[in-house]
Amino acid sequence: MKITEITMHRMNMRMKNPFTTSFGTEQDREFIILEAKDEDGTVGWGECVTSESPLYIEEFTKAAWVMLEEYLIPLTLGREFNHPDELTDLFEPFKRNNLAKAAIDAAAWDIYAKQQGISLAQAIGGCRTDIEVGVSLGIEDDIEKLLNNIKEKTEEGYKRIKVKIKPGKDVEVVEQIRRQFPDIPLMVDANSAYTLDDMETLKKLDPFNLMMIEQPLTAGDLIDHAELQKHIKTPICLDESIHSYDDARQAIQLGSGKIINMKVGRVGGITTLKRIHELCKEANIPMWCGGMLESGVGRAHNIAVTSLSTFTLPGDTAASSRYWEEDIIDPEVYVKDGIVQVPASPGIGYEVNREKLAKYTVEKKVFTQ
Ligand SMILES: O=C(O)CCC(=O)c1ccccc1C(=O)O
Ligand SMILES: [Mg+2]
Repeated sequence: MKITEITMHRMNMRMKNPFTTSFGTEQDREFIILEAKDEDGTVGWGECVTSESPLYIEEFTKAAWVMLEEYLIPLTLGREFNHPDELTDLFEPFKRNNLAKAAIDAAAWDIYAKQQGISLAQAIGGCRTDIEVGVSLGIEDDIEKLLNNIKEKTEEGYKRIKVKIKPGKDVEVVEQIRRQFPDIPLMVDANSAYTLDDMETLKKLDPFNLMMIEQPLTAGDLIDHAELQKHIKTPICLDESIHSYDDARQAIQLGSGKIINMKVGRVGGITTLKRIHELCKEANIPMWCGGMLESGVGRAHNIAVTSLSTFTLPGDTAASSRYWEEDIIDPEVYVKDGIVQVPASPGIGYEVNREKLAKYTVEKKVFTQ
C-alpha cells in the first residue's frame, strides 16, 4: 500500500437536536473527513471526530487540521506500507493527537480491506454479522422531555439507554427514570464531572441497578477511579481515561474500572484498538464501542470494530437518523430492533455520497506526494 493523495474535507453538519453533556451543548458538528487514495486508485475514508472546542478532549478541529497538514500527512504520503499496523509505529514519536492520527489509520484500514476484497470487519478479525446497539441521550432541562426521549428510543428497540448526568442532575433524574422504566437496561455517563468529594452522591446511584457509570471522575485519572470503585457497587466504565494500550493495562492492574468504552479516535486508530481488545480479552474486561456524534464514515468504522468478540455490550452507534436529516453515506446506518447489520462488502461497506459530502464541506484541501 502506498498512499499518494490525501484530501481533507472540513465538514459542518447540524444535528437534528442539540446534545448536552456535563461539559456543554453541541448541535453543529465541525469535523474532518479524510479521503486517502492509494497508488492503485483505491480510496479509503476516515473521520477525524474532533469538535470545534476542546471540551471532551484536548484536540479540536482546527488543531487537528494543522496536525494532519503539517505532520501526519507529510509523513504518510508516498511511503510504502505492508500493513496498516505500520502507521501506528510511524506516528508514535508524536505525542497524543490521537483523533488526528486515527483519521489516517482508519482510511488506511479501509484501503487495506478493499485491496484484500474483504470487509473491514473481516480485515480486523471481527466475528459478528450483526451488532446490538444502544443510544446515548443528552441532559435535558425538562425531565419530561428526557422521559419522552427514553420512551421513544426504548420503543424503537435500542438495547440499552445511556443518560448523561452532571452534579445536580443525577440521583433525582435516575430515580425518576427508574420510576417510569424499572427494568430497562440503563447506564449513566458523567463525562468526568465529579471528584472523590462527591462519593456520597455517587453511592446513592447504587440502588438503581445501573449497568455501569461511565467516566465519573477526571479525564485521564486512574487512581481515584480505583478508589471510587472500592466504595460503589455499580461497575465503573472508563472513557476519557483510556488513550493508549498502557492506559488500559494500568487501569486493569489498578482496578480503575470493570468495563471499557472504546473509541477508534481516542486511542489513535484501529490498530491500537485491536491491541487493547486482545488485552481485554485476556483480562475478561467487557468492552463496547462509544460514539463521537459521527457522520456515516466514522459510524461505519464503529460498526466494523463492534464486530470484535470483546465488544459484548451494546454501544452508542445509533442510527444515522438519530442525528442527521441526511447522512453522507449510502445507505445510511439503519437500526432495527436495536440491531445493525455489519456490511459484508469490501472496506467500510458504505459508499460516501459525493454530492452530500460536498454540500456539508466548508473547506477542502488536497495533498499529493
Ligand atoms: O451518540 C454518540 O455518538 C455518543 C454520544 C456521547 O455519549 C458522546 C458524544 C460526544 C463526546 C463524548 C461522548 C461520550 O461518550 O462521552
Ligand atoms: Mg463517555
